[in-house]
Amino acid sequence: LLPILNYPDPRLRTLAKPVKEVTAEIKTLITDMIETMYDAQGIGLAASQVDRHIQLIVMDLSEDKDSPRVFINPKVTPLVEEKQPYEEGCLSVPEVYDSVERPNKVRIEALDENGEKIDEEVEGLLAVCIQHEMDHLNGVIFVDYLSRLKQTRARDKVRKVVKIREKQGEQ
Ligand SMILES: O=C(O)C[C@@H](Cc1ccccc1)[C@H](O)SCc1ccccc1
Ligand SMILES: [Zn+2]
Repeated sequence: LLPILNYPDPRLRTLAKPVKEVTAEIKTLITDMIETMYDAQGIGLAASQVDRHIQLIVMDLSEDKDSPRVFINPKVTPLVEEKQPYEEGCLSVPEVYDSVERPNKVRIEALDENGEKIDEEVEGLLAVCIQHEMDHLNGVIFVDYLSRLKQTRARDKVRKVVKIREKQGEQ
């Protein structure tokens, strides 16, 4: 399992670089990220969150958690002007949930783990999730869209949750 960086860790603000070649090392990272995402009960994970600053996202929105998707060097283009709210969470901001508005339909252009082209129009949770993950690759965290007060509360909450998890880990 890979350690997930917690907000407000400044490393989460690093801009991810494009992947030049899908090496064996990157394939291992993809496997490790998918395992880490499932363990953390996430439906998406960006490489930035595990302190690897390359343009790589893994996602799995399936019921049985058995169909992971890999997006390398992704480019997301909104297909509608209208934005819709969604109650977002983030594995780097544990136990904090709040409403974020995003375009509900986007185009995803990327490469998959075999270097094959992906070019899809998606909507709903998949569109929300890919935009949330793209933000991570650009050093943006969903709490950035909230009020300063909510950002302060989020920082306090993460500090508390991490302390409890560290205590549990020690027992
Ligand atoms: O990038 C992450 O931290 C994983 C995110 C992905 C996500 C955020 C907002 C909306 C959808 C997906 C989540 O922690 S995964 C946990 C989760 C699961 C279902 C719905 C919302 C959040
Ligand atoms: Zn996140």
